[in-house]
Amino acid sequence: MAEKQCYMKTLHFLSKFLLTKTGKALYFQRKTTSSLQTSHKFASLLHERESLSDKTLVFDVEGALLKSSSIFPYLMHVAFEAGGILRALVLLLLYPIICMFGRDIETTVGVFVCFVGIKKNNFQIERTVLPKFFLEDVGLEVFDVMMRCEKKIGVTDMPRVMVEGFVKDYLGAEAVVGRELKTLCGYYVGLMEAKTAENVALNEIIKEKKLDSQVIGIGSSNKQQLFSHCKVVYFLNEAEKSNWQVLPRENYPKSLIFHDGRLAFRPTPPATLAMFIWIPFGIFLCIIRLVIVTQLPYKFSTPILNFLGMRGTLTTTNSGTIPVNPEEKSNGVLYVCNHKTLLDPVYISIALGKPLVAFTYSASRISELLSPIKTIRLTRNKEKDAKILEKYSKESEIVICPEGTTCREPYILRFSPLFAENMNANIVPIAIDFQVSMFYGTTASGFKCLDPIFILMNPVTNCSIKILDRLRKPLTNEKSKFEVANFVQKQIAQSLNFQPTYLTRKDKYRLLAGNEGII
Ligand SMILES: O=P(O)(O)OC[C@H](O)CO
Repeated sequence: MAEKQCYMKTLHFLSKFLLTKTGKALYFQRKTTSSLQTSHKFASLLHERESLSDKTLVFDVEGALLKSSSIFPYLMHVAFEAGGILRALVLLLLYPIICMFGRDIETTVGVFVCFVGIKKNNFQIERTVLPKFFLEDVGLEVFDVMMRCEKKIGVTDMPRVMVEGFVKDYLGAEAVVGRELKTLCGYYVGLMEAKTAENVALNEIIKEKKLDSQVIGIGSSNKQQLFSHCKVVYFLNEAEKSNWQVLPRENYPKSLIFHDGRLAFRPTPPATLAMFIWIPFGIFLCIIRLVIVTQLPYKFSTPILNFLGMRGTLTTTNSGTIPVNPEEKSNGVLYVCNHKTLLDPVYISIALGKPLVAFTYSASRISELLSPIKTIRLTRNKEKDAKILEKYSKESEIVICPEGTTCREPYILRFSPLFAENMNANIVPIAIDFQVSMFYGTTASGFKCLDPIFILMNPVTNCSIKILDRLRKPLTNEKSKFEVANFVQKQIAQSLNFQPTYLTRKDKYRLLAGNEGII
């Protein structure tokens, strides 16, 4: 026993010596309050084939899981999306000053600026905006190790509410330990509970879930106190993380289909500064583009818009798509496309070089007003909509987006079979993809009237249109309208390499806005 104590003392002395001399906490053994804990380099875990399937992993979210340890981009999303543009500007201006005082002050002041005065019940962006940006920053190497463990608990310097949605929903973790935010009358006051509360919370989770026998940790050395329950801790540093690969989309444990928010880029400090510098030019460009698209004939507007950054490509299939003989033409032409932004019908109209009539479900009055082509509102009442469609299909060529809502990611929502009601019509599927460079021009929970403005404020947009083969008449005659709808959805998905889904507008709005999407 005495021998063991002497050994432990020597070990403790040696560990302190190594820590002081090298400034590194990577290769030492230290005594914790309860047991011996061994510490290793994370790299050693990559080559170890030991089974982790019975282990509980405590992982440091920004210190280990994410490639970048900077929490600024996530704070900026909160400031911009939940607080507005002025709050985002305040955060950006304060950032260089608060950074000089170290990580604790950066977090405390940053969190205060982002959260003060935000209504607790309205705070949804941890589910609707942040998961996309967290996922795009996950390191593949640490993710693979994480997935080998049975249970996972995330620890973070950020407020728990910012990280919980991502870590629990997308990574399947049991819990997240982070700073709690104080509230008053249902509003965040911008202050966080003391850091010691995190350790207590972690203790409770481990006890409650009876995880204490096989706990290992992965993290950075600045969260050592949170790893005191771990038998083994694997430490890593920024240099190691910078060499990691980013988790590819196909490895996401849960598909990222829907997300909301206006910022389409990772708002690092330089990127956010660039955005604020761009905004006045963006507003000017938006007005110019709007005037051009609404006032000039397509043959003049198309090259000018292209020059002004609104780029587009058009592909048509070889066999020809558009009905040519008068008898076919009299049955009407329905262009059926997937939905990326509210500009889809406009782009299709420009690509085909003729004015189409666009059927819309929920475009705002402003969007309708600014539209260079005629728009007709659908009512979401099957009988009424079928009549409207029949009436207009006799008079003009129509473009319709049967998803009824936009989807930003490479997925296609279920197609409403409304367009297939009129089996005589000539149905031409169109596959469309649209990339923005700075702002998303769609929203589920924000102001829809700003959609056209945000799209047109982008420095560059890219639209690719593929006109696919017109549906053969026997096909539309033999199949039910549901089968035709599914067939067209799959055909479009295939040509874009997107994934068709059975998800609907309701699913999207329930997730992103907490309503059924009836607006
Ligand atoms: O993405 P949403 O739900 O705003 O739909 C916009 C469309 O233009 C509706 O037709």
